[in-house]
Amino acid sequence: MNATRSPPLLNTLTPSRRTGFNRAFAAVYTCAILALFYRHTQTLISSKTLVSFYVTLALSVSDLILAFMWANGQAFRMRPVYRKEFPDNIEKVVNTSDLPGLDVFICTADPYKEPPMSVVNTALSVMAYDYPTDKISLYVSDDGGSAFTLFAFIEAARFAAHWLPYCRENDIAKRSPDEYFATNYSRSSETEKIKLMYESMKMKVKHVVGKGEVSEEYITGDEDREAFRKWSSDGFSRQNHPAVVQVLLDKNKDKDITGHCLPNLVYVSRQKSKTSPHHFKAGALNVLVRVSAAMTNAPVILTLDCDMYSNDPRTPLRAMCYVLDPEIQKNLAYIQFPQEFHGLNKNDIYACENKRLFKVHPVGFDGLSGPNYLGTGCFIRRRALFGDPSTMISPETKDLSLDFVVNQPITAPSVLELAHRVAGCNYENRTKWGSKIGFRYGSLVEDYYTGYHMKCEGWRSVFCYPEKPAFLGDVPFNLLDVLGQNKRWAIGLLEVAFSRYSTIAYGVKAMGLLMGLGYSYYAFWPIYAIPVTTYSYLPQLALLHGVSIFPKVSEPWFLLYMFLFLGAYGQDLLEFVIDGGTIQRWWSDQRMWMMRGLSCYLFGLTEFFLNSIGIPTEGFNVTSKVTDDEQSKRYEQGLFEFRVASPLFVTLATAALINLSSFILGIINFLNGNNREGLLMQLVLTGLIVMNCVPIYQAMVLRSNKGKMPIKTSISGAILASVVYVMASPFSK
Ligand SMILES: O=c1ccn([C@@H]2O[C@H](COP(=O)(O)OP(=O)(O)O[C@H]3O[C@H](CO)[C@@H](O)[C@H](O)[C@H]3O)[C@@H](O)[C@H]2O)c(=O)[nH]1
Ligand SMILES: [Mn+2]
Repeated sequence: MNATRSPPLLNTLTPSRRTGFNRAFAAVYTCAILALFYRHTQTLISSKTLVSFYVTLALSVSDLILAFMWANGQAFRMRPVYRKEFPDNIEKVVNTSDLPGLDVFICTADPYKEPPMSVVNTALSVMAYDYPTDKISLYVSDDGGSAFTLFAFIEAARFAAHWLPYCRENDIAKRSPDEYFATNYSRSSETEKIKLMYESMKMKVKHVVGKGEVSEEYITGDEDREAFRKWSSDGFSRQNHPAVVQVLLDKNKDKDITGHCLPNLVYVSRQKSKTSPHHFKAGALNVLVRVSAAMTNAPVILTLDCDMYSNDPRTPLRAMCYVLDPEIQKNLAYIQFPQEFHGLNKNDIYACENKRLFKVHPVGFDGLSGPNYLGTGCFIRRRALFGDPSTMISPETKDLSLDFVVNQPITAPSVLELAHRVAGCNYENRTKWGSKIGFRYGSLVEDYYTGYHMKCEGWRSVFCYPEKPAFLGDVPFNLLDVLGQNKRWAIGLLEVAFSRYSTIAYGVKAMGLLMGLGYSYYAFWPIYAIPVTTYSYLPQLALLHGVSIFPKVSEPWFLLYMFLFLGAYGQDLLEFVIDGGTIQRWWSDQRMWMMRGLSCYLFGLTEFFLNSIGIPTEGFNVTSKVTDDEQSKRYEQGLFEFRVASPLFVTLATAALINLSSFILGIINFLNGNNREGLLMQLVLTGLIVMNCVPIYQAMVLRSNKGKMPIKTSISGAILASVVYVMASPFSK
């Protein structure tokens, strides 16, 4: 008998059962697309009037874009895979003391949009990981340069001495205090005590933020006083201040109340000056890469946004199931967890779950060379930040290099001196940071861009999608924030699409066809604006004038259109539901796709082109994580929030009005029996868009609460709609 013992299993990989169907369907659908273009060409050649020529041309361009995006999207369908990991087996593979060190990076950028207490909650949830405490170091990057955030963390460091042993001893599942105290926790005198402690810390922080300064009475030690003195120096502002690196917990010195060690906790606010570029989050992360190299230099880094707390204390062990797997290890750059969210309303009206982006597509990518980097919830091997798998690029100084062993305490003067130096705003001048090493500069979606470069260098990644969410994050709670966030993404993605590293040329060459297509799907995402806008105006304007632009119901081409339409939407719905989505949420998702196409993608495209001819635009606009009670109530009720007068809403109002008038007139004509067969498809399409626009009509006229659309916006929308109508007058000829 063959008696070789197989090593304990750390992870498995199973191809999805949908693969065969996906491939067959793609083949059929391709034929249908070809047939469509055959028809377009024919119509174009035989068009008798200028109007019909332009209409066909516009439809052809739109369909070409849709077909291009469809082809890109097939990359995710060719080889989806599901992984499973077995964290219980980790102990059989390594001794706990041999587990790799973990440096956790948490980014925050604005104490008003990202309240310090919620950043603290994220930090505490990670500090309490079920992972050897002496292996965890937390680095908090504060781009807001805020004394409040530092103050909150000084308090949190104290609270951690109680919270960590409490979680350990009671085996608490939710280790973010806010989340824990919001559940039905078991009440005991110990719990009440710790809750009181937590509440009093919260009050203190609230007080300080409310007062607008950290006053003397709140400062306890000389060390803290020294730190806060920096803020009172001349000209200290968010955009202009020296580097602040403050060690709040040192694992070699600080103990919790049971005498167990505490993880390192370091507050970092990099130097800022108005004259040097700071590269937003990527710049902040690179500072943390260097500061942590100087202090602990752990081989594995976890990047987290301040709005994503840990929901499962065993997450690092899961990640280690891949880090420690000799089969995968060599080319493995990172292990990405999905972005999942708490507090979504029932139907997720703003489609913030982004199911495709954060779950379905990474599963698809994983069967190729791995998911994209999603910016948060990602365990990155430090090595992957320094050149491709075979040639390591060393940083400019030896004491930041990968093999540098830090043998001094993190509070040693020389270590602190180095940490301050590498957090300086001119440190990166004439170095490879941001271009060849670290997180990459040049795109507002630094996560996408960095992951993309790693893939081009030959690294691979793994998607870890456990049943219980590993991290839970905040979503924007109002439409303007959602559209603003998507506009930032749109601009960032276009920056990649039209750079010399374009996914479609450079990417395909470096990563192979399917990976290149998958990345192109995102790089070119915002151009969905063109077909969405065309299909939301053209058929409707034609319908208003009684002009038919789609095949008649009795023509065979009608069936082709039906197949293309129902096939695409049907497959999309199927994937959404298989991943656990509801039909209502899918409906919201397609509606938001349309709304984004009509507003933020369009604006993103415009801003990007303005930008590229030298007209500056706004940069990284941090999404607000705060909401008032009234607004949350409306969100809970599933009401769209329009409230502010924004140009992003004007285009939505315009499209909504055009569709409504076209639909009403279309119905009247239909009932009168005018050209029923020829106009039916236009009528149905318009009807569907009108259904999607119901929240807009409600916000314009039916609602009385604060979330309704400002009169100014509605009127602008109406004026624009009239202009569009007049421009479409050639249809009547
Ligand atoms: O100059 C900046 C700007 C932002 N951030 C941080 O970046 C994170 C993400 O910002 P957020 O406003 O929450 O943006 P989202 O759109 O929610 O973030 C998504 O998109 C970003 C890229 O646009 C990625 O960086 C994120 O990981 C990804 O979750 C937050 O922790 C911020 O504090 C900084 O540290 N410095
Ligand atoms: Mn966020």
